Amino acid sequence: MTPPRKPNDPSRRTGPRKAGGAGGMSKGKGPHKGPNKGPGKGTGKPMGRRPGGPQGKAQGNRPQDSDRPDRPARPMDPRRAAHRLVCAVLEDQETLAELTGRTGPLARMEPADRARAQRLATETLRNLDPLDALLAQFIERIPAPPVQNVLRIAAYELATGEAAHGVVNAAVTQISAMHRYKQAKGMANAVLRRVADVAPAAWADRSPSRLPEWLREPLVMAWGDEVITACEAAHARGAPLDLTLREQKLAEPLSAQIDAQILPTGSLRVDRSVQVSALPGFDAGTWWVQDAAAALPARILAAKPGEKVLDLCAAPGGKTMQLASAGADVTALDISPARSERIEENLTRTGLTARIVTGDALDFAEDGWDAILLDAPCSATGTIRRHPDLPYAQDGSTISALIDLQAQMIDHALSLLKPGGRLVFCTCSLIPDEGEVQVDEALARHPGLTTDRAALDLPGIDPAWITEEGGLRLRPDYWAETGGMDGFYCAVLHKPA
Ligand SMILES: C[S@@+](CC[C@H](N)C(=O)[O-])C[C@H]1O[C@@H](n2cnc3c(N)ncnc32)[C@H](O)[C@@H]1O
Repeated sequence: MTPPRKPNDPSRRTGPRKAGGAGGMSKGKGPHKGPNKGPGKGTGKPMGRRPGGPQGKAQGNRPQDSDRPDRPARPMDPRRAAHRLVCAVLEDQETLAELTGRTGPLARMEPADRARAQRLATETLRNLDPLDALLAQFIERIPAPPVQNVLRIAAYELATGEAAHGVVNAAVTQISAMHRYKQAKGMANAVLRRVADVAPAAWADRSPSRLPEWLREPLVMAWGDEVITACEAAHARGAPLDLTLREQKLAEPLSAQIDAQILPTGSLRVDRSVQVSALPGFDAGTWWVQDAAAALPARILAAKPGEKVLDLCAAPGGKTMQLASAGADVTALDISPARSERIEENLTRTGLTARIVTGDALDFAEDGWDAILLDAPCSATGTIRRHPDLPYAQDGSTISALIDLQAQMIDHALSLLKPGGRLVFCTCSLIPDEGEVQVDEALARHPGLTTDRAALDLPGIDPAWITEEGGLRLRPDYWAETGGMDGFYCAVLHKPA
């Protein structure tokens, strides 16, 4: 194994990609060719927070415990819990996934309360800009972050039709209980009453939130302002529920049973709010939740019955289950013991089989695989529709190291493949450095390695999504009329025989 390279290693190619070329690129849909290799890479710029947006980590801005009166020791009411979540994302750069996990601060809440808190926090973060714009009409001076976040959550509730008296009273009570900020309760009362007068009518005309500059700037450089504006609109719309079936032949009957749409690529889409575990087929393990874009890497790998397939970075096992349901002899590896348990649970529910290995992909030494699926750790910037907290919980500072890790993982995976084997590399990222550029660079590093364009010729895959180097670029603004898709990149790489 080669030693890890430092971020910004000069041995990495940094020149702009060729203009024009195959597929979508020639139509100007591909990455705009700029010198910037992505956030944190070669730009020499610090990854700052957006001006006027979420606040930095300065201690002075942080709410004290008494300003977050809801310590985990006692169950929280949903509004207070939502406030705790929003503060933790914006002030401490924690993710909602971490905060709402099985051991997080919401663990002791009743499921319905927890779900409400999570929804309030998620939608407040999704709509931060329009909420701030709504509040700005009535606020003279932006208050301290803990107070501002109470106002944002309350404004979201008012904008979406909650009864004004309950929302305003709860917000004022919450601020009164904040030792350092209780004097702001009069202002909050006045502001929220005025918001209640104009919302939800004003809400209908809102503009989507803009991505913070640390992410927007490199994405605009890669894809252009129009595309990123369309992605922001997709992020604002959120994501429907997509299901992958254990047996594709069940698509017709199941879609009728659960009132779902069959998408061109074979996933089912449920475009209404549902309790997932109550849908027909959940207990029987007939399907699992997986975004339609996330289902494509395993589809293009096209595992055959009996093939020896390694799923690297496998948890919680969405792609493992696809590979196993194709009849492959699957080994699923993940570094996280807790997340590996999720693979086990998912396999048990769906009645599918795979060997599970917990460990670092870079230390795994078994070779001779017919095919490997590498769903490498990445910025996850393709999943902002589902995780609107992500742009605020990150600042781009880890992306450079992730890019280097992905390259190491590609090289290691290629070394484990048998001659003539195939590697599917994928990331749920919108950043070309974590997709197109990785494959470009892998092709340059490994003489004889090729991308397999024919593997992309599958039902529902638009040829315009195929990239210059022979991968597949999926974006949140695609399928806008049917509910969008996550941002993803995937490519099939063939090792020479
Ligand atoms: C994008 S998620 C994988 C999603 C999964 N493939 C699926 O379809 O359900 C990335 C995973 O990589 C794992 N991971 C991160 N670094 C790793 C490493 N060095 N070796 C193995 N797994 C790693 C994480 O624990 C995480 O579960």
